[in-house]
Amino acid sequence: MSTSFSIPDVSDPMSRHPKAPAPGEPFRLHHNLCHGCGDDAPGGLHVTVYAGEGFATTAEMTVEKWMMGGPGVIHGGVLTAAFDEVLGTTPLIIGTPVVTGHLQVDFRKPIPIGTTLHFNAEVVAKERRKVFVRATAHLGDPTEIVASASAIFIEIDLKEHFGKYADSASLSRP
Ligand SMILES: CCCCCCCCCCCC(=O)SCCNC(=O)CCNC(=O)[C@H](O)C(C)(C)COP(=O)(O)OP(=O)(O)OC[C@H]1O[C@@H](n2cnc3c(N)ncnc32)[C@H](O)[C@@H]1OP(=O)(O)O
Repeated sequence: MSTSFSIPDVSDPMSRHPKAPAPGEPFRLHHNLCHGCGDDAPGGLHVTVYAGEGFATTAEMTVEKWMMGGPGVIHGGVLTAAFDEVLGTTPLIIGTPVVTGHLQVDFRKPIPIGTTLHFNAEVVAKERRKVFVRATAHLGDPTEIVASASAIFIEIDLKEHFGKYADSASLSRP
């Protein structure tokens, strides 16, 4: 399948989930070994995503030395994984668990090791099971965007989708 990020003209109705964290509060970890947010993930990104107003979220990630690609700057794949985590958590604000279908990233400026990346994300539309999410990243000045991303996530039934993979052994500490 070949896909592009094309927002539908008319979105299905969306509302903030009553159990979504209040603005400024963090989302719970997906699970302890999640590469994006898990506390026990070996080489994990340790991204924390916070609920914002409406359908928006914010997030932060420290750009550590092991994330290096080009000398002194973040690897593009690491940045893409961070966007995947931020964008993929954001639909929980409307109570929709998802997996990534399509993700595109624009790398606008080098991102130095040792900085803190700040993300702003938002669910922009929903069409049946497809959730359209956009995000930008900056280094402290929101007017200086260093990267941006757009993604189509697909709503899933968590048990049905992960049931055959996630046993207690796969989620125990390595
Ligand atoms: C403990 C808490 C854990 C919570 C876990 C949450 C973690 C979030 C953060 C990390 C996110 C990830 O990395 S997730 C990992 C990376 N992603 C994956 O592994 C997904 C692998 N792909 C799949 O499993 C499958 O292809 C699915 C589930 C995405 C879709 O399969 P399906 O369920 O059979 O659905 P299907 O009928 O094909 O499609 C439904 C609708 O979606 C559209 N669609 C399907 N695939 C795509 C696609 N790639 N790009 C665009 N659109 C697509 C179809 O056109 C259709 O639209 P229409 O006909 O209605 O118009």
